[in-house]
Amino acid sequence: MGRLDGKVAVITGAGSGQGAMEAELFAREGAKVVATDMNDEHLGGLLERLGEQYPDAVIGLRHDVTKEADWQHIVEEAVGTFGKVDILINNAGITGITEFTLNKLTIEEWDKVMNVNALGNFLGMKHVIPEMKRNGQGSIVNISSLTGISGLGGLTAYSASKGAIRTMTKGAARDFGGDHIRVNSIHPGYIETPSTEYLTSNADIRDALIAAVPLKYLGQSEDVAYAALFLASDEARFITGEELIIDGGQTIKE
Ligand SMILES: NC(=O)C1=CN([C@@H]2O[C@H](COP(=O)(O)OP(=O)(O)OC[C@H]3O[C@@H](n4cnc5c(N)ncnc54)[C@H](O)[C@@H]3O)[C@@H](O)[C@H]2O)C=CC1
Ligand SMILES: CC(=O)C(C)=O
Repeated sequence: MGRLDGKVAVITGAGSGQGAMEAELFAREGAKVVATDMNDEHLGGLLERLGEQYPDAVIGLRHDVTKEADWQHIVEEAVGTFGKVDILINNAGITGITEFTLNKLTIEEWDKVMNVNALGNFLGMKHVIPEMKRNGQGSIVNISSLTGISGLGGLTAYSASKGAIRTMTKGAARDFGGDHIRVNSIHPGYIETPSTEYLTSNADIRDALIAAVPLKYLGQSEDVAYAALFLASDEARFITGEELIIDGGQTIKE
């Protein structure tokens, strides 16, 4: 028996990294998966990998999370194909230009990052929640970041967008608890995916990142995916508005 048997999950940014791992894990655990991404190549690769193994369980849809019309389409397709939406993993995100300190950050760059990360998460919740209400329950997992708690120099817009995700998660958890909709955030540290390749491909930086982690390895996509699986599943039925840090102990608190 799968941990997500009978559930329908929408996963954004599912063509790469953590989102792709979540799509695979959720399908393995019995969910029907609506995998979305704005990058056709990423999405095509995922569908090729999962199509054979889970032919009736996974569909892929092109989706820009910053576009409200796209969200309407995604929810319609999910309900049209699988009948409902139980789970939303708001995973799609971009880091943006990484070497800008705050005083050099342009409004254009700020808007780009805020739109994908913060607006994208907001629109996802806005469009999925009515369907979850109709369905009588739901679980939303918003992928924030360690930077959404502590901030990171050079990543002002990214940190701000991830902080917005952290707090909008808690607001939504308060608003929709009475509708049996749970909303939680995940805060990964450095995870080895295409988005961190600019850091992990440099041996010195890689060593320094690992040295800062008590568990002494760089996080992998499955480390986040298993946490998303737990929060998405009924195993976490009494958990809402929570922020789960997944960083190998990098920010252990006293
Ligand atoms: N890798 C890491 O160290 C960390 C990642 N995160 C967050 O985890 C999430 C996943 O990150 P990774 O797997 O590393 O990234 P990734 O770069 O491997 O994958 C992100 C996917 O999102 C898609 N995407 C980008 N903009 C989009 C848009 N507007 N609409 C739809 N899809 C879009 C991309 O095409 C890509 O397939 C992101 O939200 C990221 O900010 C948070 C903390 C650490
Ligand atoms: C790279 C990133 O998003 C971190 C460390 O939170």
